[in-house]
Amino acid sequence: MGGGRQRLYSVNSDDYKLLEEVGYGASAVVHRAIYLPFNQVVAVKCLDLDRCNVNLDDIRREAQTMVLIDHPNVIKAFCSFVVDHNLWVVMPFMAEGSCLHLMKTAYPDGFEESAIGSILKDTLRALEYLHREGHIHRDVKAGNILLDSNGDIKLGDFGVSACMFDTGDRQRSRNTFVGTPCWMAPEVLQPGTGYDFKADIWSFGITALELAHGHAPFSKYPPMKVLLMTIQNAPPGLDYDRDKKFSKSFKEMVAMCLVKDQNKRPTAEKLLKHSFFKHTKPPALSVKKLFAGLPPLWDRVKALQLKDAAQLALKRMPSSEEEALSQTEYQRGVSEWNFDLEDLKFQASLVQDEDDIQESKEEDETTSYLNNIKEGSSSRQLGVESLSTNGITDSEQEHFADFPGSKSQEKGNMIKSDMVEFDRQVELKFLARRQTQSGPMMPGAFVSQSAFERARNVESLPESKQPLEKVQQVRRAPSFSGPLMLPKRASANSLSAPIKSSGGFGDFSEDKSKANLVQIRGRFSVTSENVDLVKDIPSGIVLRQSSQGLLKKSASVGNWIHESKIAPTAQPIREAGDNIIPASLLMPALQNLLHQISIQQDLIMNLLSSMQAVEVADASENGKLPSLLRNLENNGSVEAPASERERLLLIKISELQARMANLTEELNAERLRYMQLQQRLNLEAQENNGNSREFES
Ligand SMILES: Nc1ncnc2c1ncn2[C@@H]1O[C@H](COP(=O)(O)OP(=O)(O)OP(=O)(O)O)[C@@H](O)[C@H]1O
Repeated sequence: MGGGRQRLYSVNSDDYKLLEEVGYGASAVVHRAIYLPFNQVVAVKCLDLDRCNVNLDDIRREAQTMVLIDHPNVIKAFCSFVVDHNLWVVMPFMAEGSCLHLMKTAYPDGFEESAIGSILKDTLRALEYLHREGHIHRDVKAGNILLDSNGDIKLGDFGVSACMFDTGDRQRSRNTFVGTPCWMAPEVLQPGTGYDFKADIWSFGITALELAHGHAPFSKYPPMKVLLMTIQNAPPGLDYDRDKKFSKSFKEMVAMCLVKDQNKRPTAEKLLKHSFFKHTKPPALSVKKLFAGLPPLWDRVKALQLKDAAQLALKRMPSSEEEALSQTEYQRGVSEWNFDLEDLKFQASLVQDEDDIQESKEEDETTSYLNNIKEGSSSRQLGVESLSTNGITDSEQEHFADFPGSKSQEKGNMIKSDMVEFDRQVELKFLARRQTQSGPMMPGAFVSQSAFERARNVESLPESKQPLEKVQQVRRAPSFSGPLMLPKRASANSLSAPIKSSGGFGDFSEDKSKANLVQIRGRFSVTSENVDLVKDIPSGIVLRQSSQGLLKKSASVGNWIHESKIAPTAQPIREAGDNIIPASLLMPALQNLLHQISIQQDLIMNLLSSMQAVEVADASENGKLPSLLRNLENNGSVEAPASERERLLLIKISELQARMANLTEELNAERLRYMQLQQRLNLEAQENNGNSREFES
């Protein structure tokens, strides 16, 4: 197919007969075509220049780069030329299309390891060549790894590649967000610092996971969330049960690529020497068999298009055309961050709405970071040089990942005052935007949320999103007593953050994050207002043991019981037993007692449900079943918990359940006592009345 290397191809479109569509991207459609003078099958990529955000010079340069390519594992361009508003790039036709298409058609859960090994090895060879030649590919993903019918593997799509040796404007493009969100390296998302060819190694690692699972990590999330998760989360890997089938050397190789510190990532050259690639089979043996029996590429592509269209129709999109575009783009991966700035902001705010309501704003480095991005994304292509002068360093980035499972436990206060101020302003702007609800919800070329998600998010806005000031007030509520420890969560995703416990609440999980805890000191008095407030607090809330509680506490109430308000009424209860206090004084005290007990009950219920929410969030993020909830629902028929954390949660929940049962018992006992006292008081009152009448008479 690629035998035209020495030949000259004409730049006259009439010499090409476009046949079936065999692929489509964010800005291009690829056709199988015949180059008439040679009667040769080629591929013609028709790039819609109106839909590209890059300037013509850049495109021309990319096309020239492709023409100069000379490596068996990199797609070269035979020639390129402009036809109307399109740039045509003529390339060798890769008859089996991309790995992504193949997975979508026949391997939704990914390929077997031997095929993955061959595909990755040739891709790595391509990267090694490109890096040696001074290029960063910047869009390594399964959708850009092309397969030929003999099993040949080539890395394609230079639509966004950058030249490492370029200077000036071109060099600046390396400080620009380019790539596909799920595959983008953390440093590419990090303001100010720029990146180098190691970004391709990260994308390569993500591609390995994509080939192993059938999709890239975080691919179900909207781009803004992907961005945050890439920065905050521990790097993804082959760590789940479903990955048991993969070899240790494969897992190790992937882990080497997905290191957040780009300096610690190996070069392509070094990676090629990894043991995983030592015994890979030739693609003709491991890859060719993957397409045995499949219909021709164009039929598969058509079927996929129909499937996408059917799915979209089912979802009943409000604006089907726009949605069709965005959904398809998101599912298959998009090469340029060309979405609307306002959408980006809005999506970012939604991400927080959903998951981070409990975050302590002033401690929230994520939001500051996010707002750096918001600030910088004033150009369509999110030039990082304009993002912020407050570049986030590697160590700070590692700090983001500071939650269980994270490789770094580095601590530090990274919030800078100007960022906080900016944070606030952006937040207020968002709130204003939300209130006015002006403009379309998700316009622009790139919208990743489904209509359902949108509706849900929009519906949840008024309740879920508290104004910043209110949240801050809540966090600083002076009525809390004792060290009230809120986990300083980096984000939605860190719902699994360790929960610092104190007092009678017991140790909840391993304490890895002392510096991540906010301590709020002051007196703790439960009022109905506080109960509402407690609802806002994540499951990590720990109420301090009352050291001088005047109310006699039982073990079950123990550390939960609080002081105020009860104090003046507690003494009379005891005295009432000695028939000293009149009923009129005793009644309010008893009523108060009842009220307090039911508040405590509510409190426990709130904590239970927030713990359950944590479990659900964790489960959905980890792709695991929410077994904790399942166990609870099964009324104690507990299956073996999947992790230490889950085991601890189960123990904690059973403890809470036991406490609640005790509390309920106690409440009933108090009720009984109250009624007995009431009867006694009534009797005494009657006796007193009788006595006084006798006395009077
Ligand atoms: N030479 C080729 N032979 C056969 N199919 C091809 C060829 N080049 C591209 N394709 C198919 O077309 C699809 C889109 O091509 P390409 O990735 O170049 O477009 P794009 O607009 O740059 O996409 P994106 O920007 O989303 O990566 C590929 O995923 C692949 O399936």
